Amino acid sequence: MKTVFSPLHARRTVKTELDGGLLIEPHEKPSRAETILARVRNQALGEVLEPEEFGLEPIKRVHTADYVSFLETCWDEWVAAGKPGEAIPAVWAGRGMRHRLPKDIDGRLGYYSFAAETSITEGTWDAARASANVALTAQKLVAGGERAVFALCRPPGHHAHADLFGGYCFFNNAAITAQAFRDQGYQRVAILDVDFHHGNGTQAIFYNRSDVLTISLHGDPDLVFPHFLGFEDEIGEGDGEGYNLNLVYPPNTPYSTWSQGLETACRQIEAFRPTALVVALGVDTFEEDPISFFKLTSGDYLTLGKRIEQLGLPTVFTMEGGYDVEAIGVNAVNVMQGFEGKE
Ligand SMILES: NCCCNCCCCCS
Ligand SMILES: [Mg+2]
Ligand SMILES: [Zn+2]
Repeated sequence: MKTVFSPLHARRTVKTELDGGLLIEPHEKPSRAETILARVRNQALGEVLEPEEFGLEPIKRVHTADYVSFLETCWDEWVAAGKPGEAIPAVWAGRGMRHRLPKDIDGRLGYYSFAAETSITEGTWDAARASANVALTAQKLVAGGERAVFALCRPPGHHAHADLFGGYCFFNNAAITAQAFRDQGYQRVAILDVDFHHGNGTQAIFYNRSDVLTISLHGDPDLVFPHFLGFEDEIGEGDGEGYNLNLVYPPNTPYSTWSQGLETACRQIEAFRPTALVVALGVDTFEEDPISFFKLTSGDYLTLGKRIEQLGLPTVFTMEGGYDVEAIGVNAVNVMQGFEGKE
């Protein structure tokens, strides 16, 4: 299987993540992508390609123009405002307040985000753009005939809404990939989000549409991020009613339970008769993940990959979460090797 990777991911090297009242070393760190790449090479998974440049148009098929412009300029605005640290949102429109765009950079950061753990610094823009190009290059290869391609994206994307960043995500790589398939005439596209966390951005982007089926298995939002979306009663609305599926699980869920949800998801995908599949691949479902609470083992990712292959669809995997850096390479590449038949 081919892998697409950009060294530009390393332009996103922030020093802070607001967590537990402290500014900690971010969980979403450069070594995540480097560890996965090393495993790809160690396992001779296949050719590793750098991305092509697709520009802003395919990104703007999913994200609003004003949000894209904000991401491009927000670091400069922050520096111009004389701020001493990294750009961190700290104020949002609470209940009864107005969702209007202020002029001040603190207000703009809050308007375009939904969470405070995702710091922005110089280079974040370049890394996010490269990550979208990685996904779009994988999509082009699959549209060109590859059965499946691994888009080794960093930063991740599944928490990003059309005009919101958060959860370490800026551009929704999986959504951008699905929209690219649609724009190239693929009638129906399914997105399967197996990351531990709800793919809130992906759900929101396609919530009113019946041409893209969005499914996510994840930890109970009553207990974990993103807290305010991802419940099982969210089934889509308007034309999209019935085209969103959330499967929610409690702490300590093992693969034997989680995989029952995977079967439900696969049945719905088969019923939808998609012509392409995007898998938002987070491996923070791993038993040792520092910020999650499922109990999947490394071997389970081989089984997961095999099950996904049985759907028989042209497939793009977009790398999402996974924060046990020691294990992330084995776990992510196990999915690809399982897809290719390794037991
Ligand atoms: N105490 C950890 C809080 C983490 N909040 C953001 C999680 C984003 C996961 C992206 S896959
Ligand atoms: Mg998920
Ligand atoms: Zn996650």
